[in-house]
Amino acid sequence: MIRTHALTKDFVVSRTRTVHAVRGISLDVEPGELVAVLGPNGAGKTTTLRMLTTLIPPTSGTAEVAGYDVTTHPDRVRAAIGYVGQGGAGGAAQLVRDELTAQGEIYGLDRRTARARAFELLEALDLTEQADRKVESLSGGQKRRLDVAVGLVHEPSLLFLDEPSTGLDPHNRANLWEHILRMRTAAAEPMTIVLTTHYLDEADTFAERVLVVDHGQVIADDTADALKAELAGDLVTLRVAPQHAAELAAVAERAPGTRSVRTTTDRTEGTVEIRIADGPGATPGLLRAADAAGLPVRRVDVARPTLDDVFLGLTGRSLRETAVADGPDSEAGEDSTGATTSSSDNAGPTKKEVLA
Ligand SMILES: Nc1ncnc2c1ncn2[C@@H]1O[C@H](COP(=O)(O)OP(=O)(O)OP(=O)(O)O)[C@@H](O)[C@H]1O
Repeated sequence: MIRTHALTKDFVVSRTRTVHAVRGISLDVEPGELVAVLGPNGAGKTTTLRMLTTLIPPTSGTAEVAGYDVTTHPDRVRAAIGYVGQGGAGGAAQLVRDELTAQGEIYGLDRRTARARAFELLEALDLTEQADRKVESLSGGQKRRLDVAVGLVHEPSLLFLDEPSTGLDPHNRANLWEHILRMRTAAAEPMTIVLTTHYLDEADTFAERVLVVDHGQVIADDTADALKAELAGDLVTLRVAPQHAAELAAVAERAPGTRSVRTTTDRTEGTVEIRIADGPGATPGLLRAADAAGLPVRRVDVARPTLDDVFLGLTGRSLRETAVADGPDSEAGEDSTGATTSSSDNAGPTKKEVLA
């Protein structure tokens, strides 16, 4: 469904500065897969999606989407895909049903078919009651569901969602996901979905495959469970008296399966954090070893890893803390502005771009 080879995007920001937003991504996505692209701000997620959806041309490399090359057959690609960008649908003063019908017509449906499809989607996405309201009057969650409806109006076999649930509260996020998953399986052939997200739990729960992107490159690609097992390991935290922490850390270093040990101490307590392959299985052995060394453990916690631990294991940075300041490399050093640029294709993605 998607095949890229060494896909690259450089933005020439000024005579002396080039932002290397995407640095040679090669990947294959099979039909029916649900893939989450995860990474810090500025990692190159949106730029990758914009190349795959034909909004911007690659600097080099190739990308085939739904069987067509994005550079030589952009129209064919556009007809086959749906794209829900970060900006959301336009037409704020339009009625919801008119907006959706118009989008269907833009995709070549005749008016009657477009209207029927619009009502079908409004029903499926729980927006029938809002059909006669103006788009601008919708709540955040309703607006985002309308965005998804717009992306699905021409029954694409491949849907791109750029941060679909950013800004929604947990209830609306769950609700949006319920709808997305229902729409996915309701299609004749299971829809392929590629989404970017900042929500680690969302990628963990819903995606069948997680691509971790950093500095314009894919640094990990597997199921969330496999990534966590291979790259993070469980976290066993042992608390002891402060004077015992260093010795306990040395004991933990020698335990079978230990990947790393971190120690912190304050006046009252020492904390030894042990990354280990099988936390629940390894804990009794750790406690026995501590006891044999005369180091009484006050408290034990065992935590399963998160995708943030995976990112931490891969990069030494936490995804939660890696903010805009950690932009991509550019020839003149770090650049995180992106917004003010002399590049010719610097406009943000909008629904209209896709449909034009
Ligand atoms: N048109 C542009 N001109 C110059 N730089 C750009 C342009 N578009 C994106 N960039 C830069 O390319 C890098 C990758 O941006 P991109 O939007 O792809 O990241 P992202 O992973 O989607 O980030 P976020 O999670 O914040 O949306 C960023 O440093 C951004 O500033």
